[in-house]
Amino acid sequence: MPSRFVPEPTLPHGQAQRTAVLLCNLGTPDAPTAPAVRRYLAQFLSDDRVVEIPKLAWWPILHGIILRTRPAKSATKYATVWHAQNGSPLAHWTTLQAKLLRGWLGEAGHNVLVRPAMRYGNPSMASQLDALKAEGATRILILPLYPQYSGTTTASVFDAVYDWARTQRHIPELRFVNRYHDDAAYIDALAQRIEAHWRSEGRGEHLVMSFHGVPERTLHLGDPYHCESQKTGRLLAQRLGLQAGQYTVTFQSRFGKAKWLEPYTEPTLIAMAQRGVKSVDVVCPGFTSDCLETLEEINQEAREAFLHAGGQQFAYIPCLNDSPAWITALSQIAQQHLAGWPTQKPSEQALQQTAERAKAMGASH
Ligand SMILES: C=CC1=C(C)c2cc3[nH]c(cc4nc(cc5[nH]c(cc1n2)c(C)c5CCC(=O)O)C(CCC(=O)O)=C4C)c(C)c3C=C
Ligand SMILES: [Fe+2]
Ligand SMILES: [Fe+2]
Repeated sequence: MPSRFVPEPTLPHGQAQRTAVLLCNLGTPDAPTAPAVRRYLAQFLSDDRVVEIPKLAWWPILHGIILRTRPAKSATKYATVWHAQNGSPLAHWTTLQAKLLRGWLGEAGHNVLVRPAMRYGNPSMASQLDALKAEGATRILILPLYPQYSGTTTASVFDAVYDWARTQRHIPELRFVNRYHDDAAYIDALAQRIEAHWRSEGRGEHLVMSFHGVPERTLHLGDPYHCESQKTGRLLAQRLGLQAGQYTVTFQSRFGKAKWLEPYTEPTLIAMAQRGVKSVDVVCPGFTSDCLETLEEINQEAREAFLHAGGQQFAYIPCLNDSPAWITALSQIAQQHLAGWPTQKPSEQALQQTAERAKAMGASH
């Protein structure tokens, strides 16, 4: 039986150490077309972290119904948010965040490798871990772009890292960031985004903080996502000086027939309009990048629903994206978790010595 381990280059003792950060996000289709969305959804919805239904029951539904009907409908929605040059907003922002993070960490005196990776679709987690290793990374920090921990997202990113590690003979040292839902710099970056919007566009009567939903069952099974989302909401409200009646935490993007976390975003907005609330500001603090779920579901569908129910002004506040306060927060979070790891690029001399030792030892040592 062939070994499951990939062949390793022969590394000399005393190899120069290199530290890296892998910035991980959910992923997105390669194109806003039905076949591309189908490939993406097939991978996403086959993950048993995401859909916790026994395979025997789920497979016929996924392959017989969902993957036949949903790709075309979703592709039409993706087309409305796809950018002519930048493509998928989620991919664009994630790539830019990785680039900026490397620069910010450099400013703070840390010369580390930073790469973006997608849990589903491209660039895949495995391909980016391979690339980091090829660049000489011996220590890798896994930093998901999910502030709130959920088994459906954060844990699934970690699964992909473990799966990759199982194929490696020589595993780099690994560290994982589970959460930063209550990190002061993250909360501050959100608050600055909202305050900037209030300064330039004025302020609505009510602030709706919409988080991605998960099945309610996961809360009862111990998933901390609900509590962490509530805490983010409370800290953000405190930081903005809002009282209880001035904001609402809601959950969006329900999928399937089961009960998901409540209150649901769109019905809440409709009820507000029907109660006579004329203007709302909506922000999505759990999404660090704008994507289909914020640009289409919130800024198009939820807007339409609120205005149709009698609301007069719907303001969507963009996600953190490339805002300087957010990249600062990300860089601080990374630095806290990099503590104790060398973050200097090895000197030319060390790299040369490594190369010379490798040559002298050949493949025999
Ligand atoms: C099927 C169950 C789903 C769970 C559980 C779930 C959790 C979850 N998702 C995000 C973040 C994002 N989800 C996005 C899209 C998306 N999500 C689901 C389903 C579940 N998500 C589907 C089927 C889709 C695809 C879109 C569609 O066909 O309607 C996205 C956007 C991706 C993009 O390309 O823009 C994000 C981001 C979180 C944070 C989360 C749990 C906490
Ligand atoms: Fe989702
Ligand atoms: Fe809770």
